[in-house]
Amino acid sequence: MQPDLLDRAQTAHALQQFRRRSPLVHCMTNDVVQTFTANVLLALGASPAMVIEPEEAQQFSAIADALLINVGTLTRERADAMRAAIDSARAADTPWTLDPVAVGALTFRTQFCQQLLTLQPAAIRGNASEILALAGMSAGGRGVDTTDTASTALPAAQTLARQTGAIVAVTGEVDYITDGERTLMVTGGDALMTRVVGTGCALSAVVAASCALEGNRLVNVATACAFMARAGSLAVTKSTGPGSFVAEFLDALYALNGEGLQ
Ligand SMILES: Nc1ncnc2c1ncn2[C@@H]1O[C@H](COP(=O)(O)OP(=O)(O)O)[C@@H](O)[C@H]1O
Ligand SMILES: Cc1ncsc1CCOP(=O)(O)O
Ligand SMILES: [Mg+2]
Repeated sequence: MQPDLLDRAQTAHALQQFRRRSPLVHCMTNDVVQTFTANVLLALGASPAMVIEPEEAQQFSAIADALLINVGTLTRERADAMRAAIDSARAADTPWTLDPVAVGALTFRTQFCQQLLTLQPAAIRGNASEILALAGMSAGGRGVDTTDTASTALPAAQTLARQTGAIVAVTGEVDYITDGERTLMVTGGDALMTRVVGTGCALSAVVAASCALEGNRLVNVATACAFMARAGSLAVTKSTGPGSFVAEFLDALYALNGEGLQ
């Protein structure tokens, strides 16, 4: 079935809700993208907090509105803290989101993410190679980068969504967001987004935040993708390379209105 585009009224409503609700997002993410992730959430009006000590992580995930688990720089100790945070989030009915960074070639993180799939993630967001690998359909990409296109990974995303009950977002030149039955498509963004570290990881944090909103989760996750794509499209027209892109991108997120969020 052909993917649908997002409805303009729904995305405008989700943006409004995002700012009004200002989700408190517990980010357990990698060492590379901490500040960028926090800045992206803040620019959109959400409230990030990076809590990683095992005991505190367990405590905080029950207080936060949403939890992000990103395995980009996973260690054994972090894996234990992440499991504790997920258990506590689930007990508190807090939605949690998985970013399976570089899953496939690396055994420890691949096994860890496979185990997490049984713990009812609300959403999973990855690039094409990560989603293919997580679904057991390929051996992963090139480190943290994809070697596949998002459209190639769409069947894997749909299978994963049906198996886990999560909304799965597979991103790239076009983003596809699926619950296994219905699929939404988000266009826009720019290839320059792959020349700046952390756009995918930060998007996963925004996806996590969107899971705390009321309404249809498939639409809310797709709207999160649309925020990033739209800001990317706007920022690239004002920037001359990766450095100025980052500043323009944060400004564009901050100034987003309902326009162009498809
Ligand atoms: N070629 C591209 N054209 C437009 N947008 C892109 C392109 N590649 C990635 N993006 C955007 O960059 C963001 C990060 O996605 P992606 O690169 O797939 O994740 P990751 O950084 O985890 O590999 C998403 O908003 C996605 O839509
Ligand atoms: C470079 C790198 N290495 C481990 S995690 C990470 C960041 C990946 O960020 P993104 O998935 O958003 O490109
Ligand atoms: Mg990534």
